[in-house]
Amino acid sequence: MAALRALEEAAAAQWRTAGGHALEARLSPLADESRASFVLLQTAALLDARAALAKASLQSINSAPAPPPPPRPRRAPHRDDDDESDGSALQGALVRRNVRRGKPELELCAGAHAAPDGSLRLLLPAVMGAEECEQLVAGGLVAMAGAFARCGQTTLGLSPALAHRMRPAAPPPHASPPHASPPHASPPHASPPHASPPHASPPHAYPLHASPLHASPPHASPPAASSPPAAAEPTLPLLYRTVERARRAVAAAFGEAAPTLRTSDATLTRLQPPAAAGAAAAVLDVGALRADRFVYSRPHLDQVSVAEYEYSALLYLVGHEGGGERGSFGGGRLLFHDEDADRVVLPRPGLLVAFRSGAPNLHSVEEVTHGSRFALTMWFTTLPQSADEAAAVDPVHAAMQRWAVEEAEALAHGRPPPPPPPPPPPLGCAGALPTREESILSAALCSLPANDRLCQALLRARASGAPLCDSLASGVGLPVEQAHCAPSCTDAEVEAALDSLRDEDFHPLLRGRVKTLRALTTTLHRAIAQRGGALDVGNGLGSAPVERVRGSDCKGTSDDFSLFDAAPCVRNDVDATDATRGSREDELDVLHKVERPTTEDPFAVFD
Ligand SMILES: O=C(O)CCC(=O)C(=O)O
Ligand SMILES: [Fe+2]
Repeated sequence: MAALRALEEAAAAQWRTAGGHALEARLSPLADESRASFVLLQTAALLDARAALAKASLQSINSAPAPPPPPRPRRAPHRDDDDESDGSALQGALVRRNVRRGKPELELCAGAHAAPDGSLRLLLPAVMGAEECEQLVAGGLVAMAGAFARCGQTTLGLSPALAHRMRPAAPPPHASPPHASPPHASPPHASPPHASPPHASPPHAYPLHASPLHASPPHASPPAASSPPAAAEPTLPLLYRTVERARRAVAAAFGEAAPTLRTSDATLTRLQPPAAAGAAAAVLDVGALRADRFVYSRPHLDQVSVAEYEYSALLYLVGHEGGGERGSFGGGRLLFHDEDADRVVLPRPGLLVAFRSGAPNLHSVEEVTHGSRFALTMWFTTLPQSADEAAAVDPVHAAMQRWAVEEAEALAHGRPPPPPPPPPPPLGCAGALPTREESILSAALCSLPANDRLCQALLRARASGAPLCDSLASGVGLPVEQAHCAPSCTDAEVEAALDSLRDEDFHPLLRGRVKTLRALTTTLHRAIAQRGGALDVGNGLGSAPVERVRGSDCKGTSDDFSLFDAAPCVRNDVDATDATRGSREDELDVLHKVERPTTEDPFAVFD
């Protein structure tokens, strides 16, 4: 199993950079679960990336010159995809008047404060307990595996697509089912009306999986059996419960009737130093790749972006380093840019900040200098939903929201709370880790705004049946084999794992991919050997070495077969029929585009 350790470590390093360090530093038991799920997903992404590279290499052997890499996208237009606010005269005037260097800074403490127009700015601590915040971070990290970032910001909208990302896979065969009645995940100090109810959750609903990468863990007892009870608490219902808790708190504080205050939008957001986004952070930063001008640190009014927003609320899940907590982040303070001073909020886990979304509250988030800042960002409105909007709400999302309201009502009236709704149907193949295509689609749906041009291009590709990986690659200006964020393992590490282990040694959910990759690699080696042989004859090089396939370093290679390019074109048709055995058809459709040989036996040419 030592050969798997390098793969595991590469993915675990991504998890740490993606924010896992905050959990590790607190020695949270959820860390193990979150890391294991993330590692499993990212290892699948690594195998997918290697397979994509092998396919590309096979294609380049079969069809002479490779297509030129897509042109880099043009610089983003002045008005960015997800930000209408630059056009606002009101916001512009406030920025000119209030955003300047050298202003005094006043730190806001917990409690009620007045905005310049007299409206409330609320800082309500301990709305969520520390363990609840940790669980949202642990689950968020898994949900963000393979999601897109934009200039250091990864945003997952509370949506069915997010629901799918919170249940990435079926549990491995050796894992124990979650406890039928999970004990409270809430800490004892959480205020009683907010405590998690002792409901029975359906087995395996929205799990974070305690899934090691390898099939037979070296330890005697399966990890799930020794996992602490908090790990069994499903994360998605907790997310909806948190939004509902915030909604009720905002309604109460601002004097709105709870039933008429509607959640307009809610997102789980991670902010990182812009430079951290990239392979190391397990994030494909489409904003950085497209040179978007939009950055999270710009001063803005929320209501300018979306007119129906009336109340903005932030619920912080990780603390600022000023709070002295381990695993905290630097920078990332919330600033209210008032005319006389900047009023500063230091995020703390469980702290709810709420304010009116309109004119007096020009605000920004400082750039995060280190670590990862996780928060729930919510906007509420009293404006009724239009009939069209109501009809378009996804039933999974609607059921979750209804359940969260019912649960809060039941707890408020001392009634037994209802169990959460069943998990949503799987996006792709039930029980499997998502394919690369599925992963791209769900990332588009939950981590990009609907008006983002990449999101629209991906949805168009899906509608027309075109490969999403091609659209993604051209959208961010990368060759297709580089448009991913799989862990960066060396060739030697991946080859060592493939060479020294049997399929059965891998986690059951990875075996199909391992088989595919082995078959592709074998086919590729044969093709290269064959091409090398032809060269020997064709160009008189005699013992010209046959270059071993470099495989992927996941950063892409210029051309694995450049050795052969100068040779007279001796065409060796290669099929990869081997590669299709034991794997899913849809993962391999690219192979069918490789020209097939005329002989019955695709490998006869090599024998
Ligand atoms: O995370 C924060 O503190 C503020 C975020 C924000 O201003 C926004 O998303 O509109
Ligand atoms: Fe904002």
